[in-house]
Amino acid sequence: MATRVVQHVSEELPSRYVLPEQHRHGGIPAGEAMPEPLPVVDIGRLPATDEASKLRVALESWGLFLATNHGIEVSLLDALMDGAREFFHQPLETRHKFSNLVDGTPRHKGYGCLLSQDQTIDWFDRVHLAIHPEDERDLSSWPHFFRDAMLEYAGKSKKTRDRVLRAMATLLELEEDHFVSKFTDRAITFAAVNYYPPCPAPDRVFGFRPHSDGRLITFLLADKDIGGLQVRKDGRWFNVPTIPGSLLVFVGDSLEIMSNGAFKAAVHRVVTNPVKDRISVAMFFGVDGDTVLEPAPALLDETRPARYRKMRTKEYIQGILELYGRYERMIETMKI
Ligand SMILES: O=C(O)CCC(=O)C(=O)O
Ligand SMILES: [Fe+2]
Repeated sequence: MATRVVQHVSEELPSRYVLPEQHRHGGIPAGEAMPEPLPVVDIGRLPATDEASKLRVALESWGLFLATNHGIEVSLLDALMDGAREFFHQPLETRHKFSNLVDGTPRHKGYGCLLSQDQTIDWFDRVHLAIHPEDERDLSSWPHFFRDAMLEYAGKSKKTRDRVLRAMATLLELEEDHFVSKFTDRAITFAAVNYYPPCPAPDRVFGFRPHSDGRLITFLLADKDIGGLQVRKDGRWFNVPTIPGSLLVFVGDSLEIMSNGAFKAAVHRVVTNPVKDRISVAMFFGVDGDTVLEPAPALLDETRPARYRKMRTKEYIQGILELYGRYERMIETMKI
């Protein structure tokens, strides 16, 4: 296990990145244009009914929407992306000062990858940061290139998260605070700053292999200059658009389970390109590791049985990490 060196552009593709045949994307990484526009939700207008109905469509179909008027200044989002880019453009020696390796063993926090040497790895680098609980934050180890912007963004994005989750609970006719009340002082939020260097063979690697995020919801700030993010629907891959200054909001597995399948976790992937690097910043909002993931009891009765079994969050997340290396999804093992 090691932190990767990603400057391979003019080199032969290292074998660690080459996908086994059965996992390749058919040699055509280009996705299709969406058959209908991705829903754009004006967060400031929630819970107005017409805005909430756009949200419902998004959650039931794509598991994904674009959030505008989210209350976070665009200048802050730009500063975060600029700082992230600056970090990844540093020489390897500088980046390694923030490595996730401690005495050769990778931790869940820092710069590097999480898969072991014997697994194929995806064509991206990331810095993983614990945002919450606060006593796990370890600010001194965050790259200073984006530390202040990330901290400010983490604080402001919580308000947006709560607004969105209240509207989601209302759509399910649950108590407005049903989801928000699960964010205890031990709830887990991670951020990932992702970097995809240009790749010499985009048809033989994934930037990020197909997956759904494990926690409740993810906010993603995607590079406004370069695409590559795709979402799956009915077995087809569609290119995800961006709107400068907006956030992409993904339903994660935990929310799919808690909503008893009413909301669908978005299966997504990133494909690379040979010309330009790409940056994204993801914020994963989850519950405490000891919280049991299960469909909200108020959603169940004789005619609406539970469609997922129960599991503690920490075991669920561990399961995701194990299956990820085999290109499988943990949520499939939860379905009844
Ligand atoms: O880079 C992207 O657009 C997506 C990243 C992603 O899916 C993740 O960090 O979970
Ligand atoms: Fe993701």
